[in-house]
Order: sequence, then C-alpha cells, then structure tokens
Amino acid sequence: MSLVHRIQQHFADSIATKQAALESLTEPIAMAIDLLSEALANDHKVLACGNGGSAADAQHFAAELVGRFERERPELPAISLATDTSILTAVGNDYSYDQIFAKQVRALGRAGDVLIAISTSGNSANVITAIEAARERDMTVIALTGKGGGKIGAMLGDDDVHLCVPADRTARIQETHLLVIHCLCDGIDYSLLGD
Ligand SMILES: O=C(CO)[C@@H](O)[C@H](O)[C@H](O)[C@H](O)COP(=O)(O)O
Ligand SMILES: [Zn+2]
Repeated sequence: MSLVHRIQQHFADSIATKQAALESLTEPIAMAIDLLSEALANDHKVLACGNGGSAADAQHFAAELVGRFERERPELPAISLATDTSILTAVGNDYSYDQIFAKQVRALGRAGDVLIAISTSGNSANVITAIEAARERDMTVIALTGKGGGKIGAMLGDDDVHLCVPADRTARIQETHLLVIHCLCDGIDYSLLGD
C-alpha cells in the first residue's frame, strides 16, 4: 500500500467508525449528558481516568469542564486522575499500578460524583479497580470503551452508562472517544445554559 493510500485509508476508516458510532451511541451519549448535568447541577464532581491516549482524554475532558468548551460558563468541578505524577509514582511504587486510580477515587470520590472510566480494550486493571472503588463510594460510572467493552462492559450496573465504540482498532476507538467527549461537553453546556 502506498503512503498516500495508507493516509486515505486512515481517514476512510475513521469516518466509517464515527458513522457506525453515530448509529449506536447517540442515545447512550444523551443519557450520559443527563447524568453528568444532573450531578454537576447538584454540586457533585467528575473524576476521569485512563491509560496512555485515554489518560490524555481524561485530562482533556477535565480541562474543558474546569476551563471551558465553546461557551463561557461557570467553572465545573472535574479532576483527571491521570495527571499528578507524585500520586501516580508513589501509589504505583508503594502499592501497585492497579491501584493508581482506585486510591484517588477512594480519596476524592463522594456519593453522587461521576467517574469517567476510559479504556479502549475495556480490560485495563487499574480502570477496573477504579470502577470498583467508585461503587464503594456510591458514584455512578460512565465508561468509554471499544472492542466489545471487555471486562468493564460486563461489570457495569443498570445506573451506569456504557459508551462502547463499535470498533476493534485502538486508534479508531480513541478518535471516536474524543468526539464523544466533545459531545458530552457541548451537551452539558446545553443542559445547564440552554441553546
Ligand atoms: O494511544 C495509544 C495507542 O494509540 C496507547 O498509548 C494506549 O492508550 C495504551 O497502550 C493504553 O495502555 C491502552 O489501554 P486501554 O485503552 O486498553 O485501557
Ligand atoms: Zn493513540
């Protein structure tokens, strides 16, 4: 395959994945927006976690809630659990990498808060333990996954929301997760501020 063809194939695959996600994820994204807007309107906060590209997504989402998305509005409480290198290295070193998010959830999470759990495979152990910790704290979970949802998809409860991108390739799932995150930001602003 030529370089030009490879580039064109990436664009075509990304468009096809987003088209498929448009069909399957519109309704669950709207449910996630309702859940987040309700929590934020009632003074609860959002915690977000994930590894690698998903760590960047968690940070990106928190930045758009604390700062802004496209419109001016009051600051919204959101914390990325993937960004404090002292906590990540201390907990990873003294306990295990599986605990890096869970211990922060237990430290910061309160009943009514929302955990955004991002994993393209749905199988990252530290995201799974973060969801278990969120349960202990009576938080609800919005999981962004792919590849069928993996173990995370299987462990979610009726009050949680599963946003599973219908794709198997990590890059395509990540690209769609970012689109989903921007839909969440826009939907929260719409719910809190109107049109
Ligand atoms: O961005 C990429 C690959 O595109 C990688 O950094 C990727 O995020 C890492 O391999 C993660 O550890 C994958 O974890 P997960 O999405 O399966 O939970
Ligand atoms: Zn990537």
